[in-house]
Amino acid sequence: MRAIIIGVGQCGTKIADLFSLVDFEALAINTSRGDLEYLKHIPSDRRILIGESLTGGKGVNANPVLGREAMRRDLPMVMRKINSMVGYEDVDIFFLTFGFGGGTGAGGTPLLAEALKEEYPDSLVVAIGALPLKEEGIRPTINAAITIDKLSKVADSIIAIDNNKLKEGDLDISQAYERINYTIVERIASLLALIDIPGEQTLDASDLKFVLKAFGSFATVGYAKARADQIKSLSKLIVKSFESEGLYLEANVESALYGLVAIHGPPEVLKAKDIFEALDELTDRIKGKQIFRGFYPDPRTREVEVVTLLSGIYDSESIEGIIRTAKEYASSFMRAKAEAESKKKELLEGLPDFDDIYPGEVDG
Ligand SMILES: Nc1nc2c(ncn2[C@@H]2O[C@H](COP(=O)(O)OP(=O)(O)OP(=O)(O)O)[C@@H](O)[C@H]2O)c(=O)[nH]1
Repeated sequence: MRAIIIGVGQCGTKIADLFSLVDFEALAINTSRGDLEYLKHIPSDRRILIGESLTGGKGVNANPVLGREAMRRDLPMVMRKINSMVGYEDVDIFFLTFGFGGGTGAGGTPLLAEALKEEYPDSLVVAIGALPLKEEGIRPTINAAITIDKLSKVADSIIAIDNNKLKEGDLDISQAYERINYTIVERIASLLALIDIPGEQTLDASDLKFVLKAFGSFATVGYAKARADQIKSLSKLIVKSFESEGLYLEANVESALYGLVAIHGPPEVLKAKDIFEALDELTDRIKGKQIFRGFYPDPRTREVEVVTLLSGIYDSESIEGIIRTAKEYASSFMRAKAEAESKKKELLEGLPDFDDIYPGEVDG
């Protein structure tokens, strides 16, 4: 199983940097030179500054039109770098990480996704994006809504992480982001680590690709972990991984088409009866009824870890809230703009030109 992580913009490159820390192949793309320099783990030859002729390396200040133009101008350079990373070995999935609410990630990611689909038709392109906090105001919400629309037409799945669900009471915003980023990487990395490795019932790259090839709909990754000696019911732990506190998106699990569940833990705890009970419950609950599963008994561990991937989701309160707000705002903004234009016209109509008031002041 080969995955390449490509971070776009500040949020995206910070997440890609953490993937690099845990040994994934990662690339960072940004319009801000400073933000690229700030990364710790991605080697410098895998950091690409785009749109320098447009912004002078200073970022695009949450303007996705500039973010898109920066990516458009430097797409040939970006694709050359990706080609050199890919080499002769196939890539199963390109994961694109970014923040939905900014300018570079929101504007540039859909263009990059399109270029990757064209160049690597057998690889999946999966977007992993952070949804803006409600407090951030209207611009990030609009950026997110439009980017969701664009990506839904080109990506295979969109794993949306709702920042609102992950804010922890007394953390400041940068600590909260750090925690969110860490959690995203922990979940995806745990899932990918269990693909193609030996186990009781294993998951391979084609299972994961099947689940994620879901016509640009939404996917979410649930997770639950506990010390083996503290588990009273394994099936409850499994179910918890796909309940609302286990998922990072306000989503209706029932609307999912596919599911994938990977369970890793000491052999004496992974009892078939408990596992099948939980998987039956999940199969009953999701619309598509297709669940892939992998069990990985491991005598070296004292912890049980469950990662759940649900895909083909269309019913999500987090996403609907963003789309609804963006649409309401767009229509009230268009109305206000038309009103301002007509008021301006009405106000200024009938004014003479200078020559009407000061005739003959300038000779012939
Ligand atoms: N989860 C998470 N979200 C983040 C992080 N940093 C920013 N965000 C969110 O992402 C959005 C901003 O995206 P950024 O990545 O900062 O912006 P950008 O794509 O670099 O674009 P510009 O800054 O406009 O050039 C906001 O909605 C933030 O809430 C982060 O480290 N983690």
